[in-house]
Amino acid sequence: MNNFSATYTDQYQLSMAQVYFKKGHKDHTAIFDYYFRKLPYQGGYAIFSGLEDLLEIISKLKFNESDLEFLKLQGFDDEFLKYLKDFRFRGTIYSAQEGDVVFPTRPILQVEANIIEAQIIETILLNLLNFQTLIATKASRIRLVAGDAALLDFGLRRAQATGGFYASRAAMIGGFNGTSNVLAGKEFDIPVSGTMAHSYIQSYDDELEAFRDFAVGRPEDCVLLVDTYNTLKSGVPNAITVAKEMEARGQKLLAIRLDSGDLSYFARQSRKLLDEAGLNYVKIAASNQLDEHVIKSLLEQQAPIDIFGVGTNLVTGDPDGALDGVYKLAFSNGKPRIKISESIFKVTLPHKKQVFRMKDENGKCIGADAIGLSQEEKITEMFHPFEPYKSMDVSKFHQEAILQKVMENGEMLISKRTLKEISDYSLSRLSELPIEYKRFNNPHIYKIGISDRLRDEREKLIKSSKQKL
Ligand SMILES: Nc1ncnc2c1ncn2[C@@H]1O[C@H](COP(=O)(O)OP(=O)(O)OP(=O)(O)O)[C@@H](O)[C@H]1O
Ligand SMILES: O=P(O)(O)OC[C@H]1O[C@H](OP(=O)(O)OP(=O)(O)O)[C@H](O)[C@@H]1O
Ligand SMILES: O=C(O)c1cccnc1
Repeated sequence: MNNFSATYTDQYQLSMAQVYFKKGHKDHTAIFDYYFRKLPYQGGYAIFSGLEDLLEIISKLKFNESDLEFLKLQGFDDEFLKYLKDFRFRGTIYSAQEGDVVFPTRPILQVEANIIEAQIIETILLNLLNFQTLIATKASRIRLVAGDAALLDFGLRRAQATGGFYASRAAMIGGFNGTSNVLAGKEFDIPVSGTMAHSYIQSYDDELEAFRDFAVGRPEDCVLLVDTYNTLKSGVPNAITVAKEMEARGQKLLAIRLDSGDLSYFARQSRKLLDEAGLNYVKIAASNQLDEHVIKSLLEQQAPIDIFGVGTNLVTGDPDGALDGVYKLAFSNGKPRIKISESIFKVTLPHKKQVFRMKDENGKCIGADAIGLSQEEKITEMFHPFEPYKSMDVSKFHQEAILQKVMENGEMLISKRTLKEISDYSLSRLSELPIEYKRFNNPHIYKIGISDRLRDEREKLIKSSKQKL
């Protein structure tokens, strides 16, 4: 799945690249920053996801013959197409670790490459990182409220087309336990599981017979959907009959699934019936338009639900359609670069940079990241990026450098981690974050500051750009 064509880009990248090529700028080194401006879900943090896919994909990115023929039809000239024939990404990338908690307006990843290569990968980088970060953040919010319950991704059918593939991966990074998505399971080594559809039961004249045949077909992980006709009068009693028949064969029914109605009420009543039948090992799964708010509410109602299947609201990142991650030029051809904007909030930060996470003596994150120039080793005072009279003495904190080299000369430097490892890392980073940043209503705003040297460099560039006008 990781063999993408380099045409997975917006045409303007190639139009600009052709100009760079013709004007002899092709060997100019550029540095771009990836960051987002607004946290999704009005939350207090995001979970960075998609890095490994991105690195694998761009390390193999190229234009094949049919791509070049298509680009010729689009008006690109022969000399440039000859250059693209040998195109490979040979740049260097610095990045936060996949699974880390990240915050708005500070670089999460930095690309340093010749300007053509850096430009051509912009679109695929934004496409992969914005989507997976959005979904991993949603999954992490669901994991935060779900406690020890198992979380299954049921979203493929409702995903924005092939987005469902990467959504399943991002869900695992955010703390899900498995997926119904067979392809994602195979490609990303995710535990695959599933139950049965209403259509299966409807296709039989008799619900009990449908359950019996299924239990024979999948005795190891049999989950019976109990709400097709009447949950408490038919579905659960029939499931109990089949569970007893399975016991007689030395097997165990894994769970029943509720998919409609008041899930708390039905879970409680079903639990009672199962327990009275001596089936306290049979778990209860629930699905139906779940999200972090419904699951939180169900658990506050003490609904005895062991497994949540979450589809639509997970894989579409509902209610936020996209993460607004951007890719902005900070340096090129030996000079720092800036983008001026009417809104001070949108003025970019020039130069190659490093991001430092402030930690107390116990290694706990204090709720602040500072951005400095890459050559700064420690920041003594961090300034509010847009309100320079606000500052904070950070000299006493341990400062963790967040951006690490993950690719050099187009080759991945980091070793592949399993999704479980990335997810465990994510959970441990989340546990370092104070609770105020994790609540759903009015979470604390994580502080992002800049060093005095970076602030001065930005001021210098703003002044000189004003003088030119
Ligand atoms: N006890 C509960 N507390 C909070 N939310 C719940 C509870 N039970 C169910 N929900 C949620 O309420 C919504 C109910 O959806 P809806 O009105 O479509 O009901 P339904 O039972 O699915 O209806 P239908 O039978 O037409 O499918 C779902 O998002 C569901 O997850
Ligand atoms: O509600 P979501 O969070 O998106 O979870 C996925 C939903 O998809 C299935 O319903 P569907 O009606 O598509 O098929 P079914 O007939 O098998 O229930 C499943 O039963 C869930 O209700
Ligand atoms: O396995 C399931 O129960 C399942 C899979 C996809 C969507 N809804 C349910």
